[in-house]
Amino acid sequence: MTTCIPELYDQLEFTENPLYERIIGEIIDKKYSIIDDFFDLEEVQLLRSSLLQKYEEDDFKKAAIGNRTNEVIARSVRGDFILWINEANAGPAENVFFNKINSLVDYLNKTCFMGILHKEFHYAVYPEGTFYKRHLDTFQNDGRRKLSMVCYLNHEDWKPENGGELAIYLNKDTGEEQVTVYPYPGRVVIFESQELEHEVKPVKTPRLSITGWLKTR
Ligand SMILES: O=C(O)CCC(=O)C(=O)O
Ligand SMILES: [Fe+2]
Repeated sequence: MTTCIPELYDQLEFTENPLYERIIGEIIDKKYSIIDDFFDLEEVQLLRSSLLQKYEEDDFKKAAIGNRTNEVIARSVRGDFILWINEANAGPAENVFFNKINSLVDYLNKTCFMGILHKEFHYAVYPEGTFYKRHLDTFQNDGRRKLSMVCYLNHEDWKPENGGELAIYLNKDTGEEQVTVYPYPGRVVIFESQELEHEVKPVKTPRLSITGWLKTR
């Protein structure tokens, strides 16, 4: 990730945002950041209702991996259903979502010169018994993906026993370390797409989220 140049703050109309600063610092230090309550409960409920409505309307598609692989292989790698979200014709819930994301993206661009020009997000539902095997998000031949973001929309009483935790693998010099991220509602995890392999462990209770990527040109 590009280094930040705080001296230039003065030259840009700029107010420092402690939360965003923490996120940037963590991504620079450890390549990932976990933010609890990035979305408040009301926002989570709004997004979850919108997701469920679209899911019931059957708009979701079985997620594919890489270039058209056959169904059976695809299902042995990932079992989620996804629906891409188009910002241009977003509904009220998705507007709330993109307002928050855009505020962070603007800040990243102003402070870190990350040059995020594109973003893509999809809703995801992992039904019971599904998972997403260990992977790197750039395996889809998209080197423009710089930061991966996952926003969890599960119910307030989500418990670790429900499964579906995200495991992020860190290659420390001393050997591999694993970070476990439970998909609590309102929590967002951001990590370097080209650097960190990760995996969604088998889900025991349907698991809801929005996943996306911040991309350079
Ligand atoms: O849902 C998650 O926690 C991660 C999803 C993921 O790795 C992906 O969609 O590429
Ligand atoms: Fe991923």
